[in-house]
Amino acid sequence: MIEVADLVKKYGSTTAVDGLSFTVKPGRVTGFLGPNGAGKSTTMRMVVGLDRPTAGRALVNGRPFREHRAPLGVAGVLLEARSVHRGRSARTHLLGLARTHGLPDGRVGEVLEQAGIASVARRRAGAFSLGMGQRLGIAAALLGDPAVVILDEPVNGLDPDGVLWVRTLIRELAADGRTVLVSSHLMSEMAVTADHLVIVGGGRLLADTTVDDLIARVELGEVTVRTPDAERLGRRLVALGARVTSPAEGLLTVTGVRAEEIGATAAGENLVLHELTPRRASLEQAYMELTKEVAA
Ligand SMILES: Nc1ncnc2c1ncn2[C@@H]1O[C@H](COP(=O)(O)OP(=O)(O)OP(=O)(O)O)[C@@H](O)[C@H]1O
Repeated sequence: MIEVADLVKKYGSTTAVDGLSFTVKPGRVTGFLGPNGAGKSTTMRMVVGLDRPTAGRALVNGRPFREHRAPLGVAGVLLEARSVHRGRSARTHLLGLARTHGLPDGRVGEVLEQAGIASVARRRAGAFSLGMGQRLGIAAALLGDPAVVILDEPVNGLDPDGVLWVRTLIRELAADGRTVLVSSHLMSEMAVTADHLVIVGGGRLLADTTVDDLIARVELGEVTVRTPDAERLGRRLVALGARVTSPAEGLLTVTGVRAEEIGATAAGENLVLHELTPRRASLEQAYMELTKEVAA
């Protein structure tokens, strides 16, 4: 469990994080979403004790991350800036980490396998592609078999295979009952991986919600209607103040009246409907609406 309460971070006159509170629960994937500069990385750095909050607090499993005696076993962390000694092999890098944290050497082979980089484990990490480096970073995060996993933009630089691998891994970690916080500026990515969303903009909380609720709460206000009586129904709806277009024969796209009113109008006129579908927003559209509302 991660608890962030009234967290503030100022860099001089810049307020990177502005009174943020949210909780990340175990057993599900929480997506930490926001445009560039929203304060995601700064928040994650404070959660893992790499940055000191100006005010407020961040707790990992009940206490500040730095106060845990075996931090790698508590939380595994992948932050954007990687700190790998470029001349070392992936294996040596992980062995070094394991030994300084009192973890058995055997974990290294396991996480190399899990991250799909066992075959290149003896190559210099400095020669790794961005995607390989991401996999190595994730391997390091998993080394202590942590209950909490924090990944900052983990699909960054990965090829399609890698993206799929990260998605599957993230879902498995949550299914195992771990607390999983994953940041991204890609709404499309969060739509397929996250169960819960914490959305930030300008350092503030914009939404703390499920993916489904976020989509459901934004109405596009557009209804698709299929009917053999398109012309008559269209005229009736226009008379009610709706805007109606007909993209194909027997098909209407209606805005300005709700699906319920369209159904009632059709029933009142004895018109047959084959389809009456309010269009749901995509996560991306919902997100745009959300940030627009806040900016206004
Ligand atoms: N060390 C720093 N010194 C000064 N300003 C900083 C520092 N780190 C971050 N900032 C500023 O704080 C704000 C939030 O940045 P942060 O990197 O946390 O955002 P982000 O949501 O992670 O964005 P991105 O996806 O671009 O990494 C930005 O305006 C950034 O310029």
